[in-house]
Amino acid sequence: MENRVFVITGAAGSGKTTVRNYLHDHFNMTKVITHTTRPPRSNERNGVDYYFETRLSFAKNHYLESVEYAGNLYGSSYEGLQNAWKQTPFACIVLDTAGAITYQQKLGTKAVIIFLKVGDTQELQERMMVRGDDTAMVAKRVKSPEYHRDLEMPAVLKGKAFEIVNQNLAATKKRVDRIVTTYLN
Ligand SMILES: Nc1ncnc2c1ncn2[C@@H]1O[C@H](COP(=O)(O)OP(=O)(O)OP(=O)(O)O)[C@@H](O)[C@H]1O
Ligand SMILES: Nc1nc2c(ncn2[C@@H]2O[C@H](COP(=O)(O)O)[C@@H](O)[C@H]2O)c(=O)[nH]1
Repeated sequence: MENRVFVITGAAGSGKTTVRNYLHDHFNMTKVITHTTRPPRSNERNGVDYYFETRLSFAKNHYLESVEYAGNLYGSSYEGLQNAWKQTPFACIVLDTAGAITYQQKLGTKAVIIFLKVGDTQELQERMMVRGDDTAMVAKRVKSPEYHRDLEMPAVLKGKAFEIVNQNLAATKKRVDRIVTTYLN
């Protein structure tokens, strides 16, 4: 089976991590853990959800791509992807849309991009609050240009990425199943 990385992208709170975890649990895909200078949320653990970095330690890694999102740095390393592919031919990663574009441009058909859309921005904010995010962090995030940019699929990904409206999670999982199945064998 050819190596692929399933890139889950979309707005904050759209369900990217939920779908990434489904890919891991249901299709045994290895998760590529990325690096960030954002402080951990109460339920997040270093090395499991992210590698949590200082600005100084962040700068020491070699990135396939890195971005600034709502005031924090995020980056995914070549080593992380190569190590994931050593474990399983299919890997999965959560990226903002800028990162998804870079993966598409650098990896071509090895990157399978899935853009998650939630039309109702009020619902996105409610999902972040239900998840237990800090109110001030949510307010800062929804004011950021990155949050607004990621509400719609970027023009350069149109025709190259799958779009799923993640309203009903069961329906989303069925769409994901159909997409992944086309890459088996
Ligand atoms: N279809 C859905 N319907 C209702 N709630 C959902 C749905 N999908 C995910 N959620 C919930 O919404 C919250 C946000 O989901 P998740 O953390 O996966 O989003 P995300 O896109 O990874 O967010 P971020 O980019 O901010 O980390 C979680 O509490 C998750 O359980
Ligand atoms: N381009 C990249 N985007 C990344 C990376 N790791 C995470 N992300 C995306 O950043 C935002 C914010 O994440 P959050 O966990 O603070 O909510 C979100 O869109 C993530 O998908 C990365 O290495 N590169």
